Amino acid sequence: MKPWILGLTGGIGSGKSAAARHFSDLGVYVVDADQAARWVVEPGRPALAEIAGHFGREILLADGSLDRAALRRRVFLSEEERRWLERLLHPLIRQEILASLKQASSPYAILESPLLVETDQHTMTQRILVVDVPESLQLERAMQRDQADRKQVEAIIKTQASREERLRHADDVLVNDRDLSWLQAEVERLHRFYLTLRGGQP
Ligand SMILES: CC(C)(COP(=O)(O)OP(=O)(O)OC[C@H]1O[C@@H](n2cnc3c(N)ncnc32)[C@H](O)[C@@H]1O)[C@@H](O)C(=O)NCCC(=O)NCCS
Ligand SMILES: Nc1ncnc2c1ncn2[C@@H]1O[C@H](COP(=O)(O)OP(=O)(O)OP(=O)(O)O)[C@@H](O)[C@H]1O
Repeated sequence: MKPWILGLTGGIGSGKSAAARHFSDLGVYVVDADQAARWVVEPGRPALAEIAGHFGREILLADGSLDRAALRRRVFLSEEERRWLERLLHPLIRQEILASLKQASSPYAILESPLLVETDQHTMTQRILVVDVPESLQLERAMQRDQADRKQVEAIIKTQASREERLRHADDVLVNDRDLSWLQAEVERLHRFYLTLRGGQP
């Protein structure tokens, strides 16, 4: 039987990847939208040439690959540039996700994405799990993980759906304001529940 798709979302630094890793350890097939966003700009892919044409060759590293930190600075400073990049990449990311989800053979599969409710990606899913944390923890964890400054993480949070908006789309919520062993226990609880579902419904 074709697996049903669980959308796993949350803001930057909420703990999506940590949760997804544990679902994956339990045997669930996971497609990561951030990873798909990397594939579509690999050297040789047409999108990379378009990005270099638009932002100039200084957006590439010496080996010809994308300078992600430089592009990150550019697009989170300018809404216009971010919209340009999203118009180019989101349709390509969607294609990568669809192709990758076709490989899934676990009882259900996961689409992990920071922009599930902000884009049409949620239409590829049957159920949505939101990883929810207060903004202060999001900031703290993202700054520590990326060695990024507060201003940049705040700018990224502003471009994403608000906590309330995301929660409005949630079928299930994982509150990730405790330690990693709590997160794992919650993932295991949800996994047991998800295995009882057919097509994402009880
Ligand atoms: C700007 C880029 C090059 C920065 O790369 P970098 O390696 O530093 O970050 P990475 O891709 O791992 O993203 C880290 C986090 O930033 C946030 N983020 C990324 N893109 C966006 C966006 N367009 N809008 C809001 N938040 C975003 C997400 O929370 C994401 O998990 C990259 O994020 C990118 O290409 N973004 C556009 C494509 C996109 O929208 N990706 C999101 C998944 S669909
Ligand atoms: N419960 C927790 N306790 C302590 N640290 C945590 C917890 N959950 C996640 N973290 C840490 O917080 C950081 C952010 O988590 P993670 O990378 O999973 O977030 P994310 O939602 O995938 O973010 P992004 O949207 O940027 O990809 C990581 O360094 C992770 O190890």
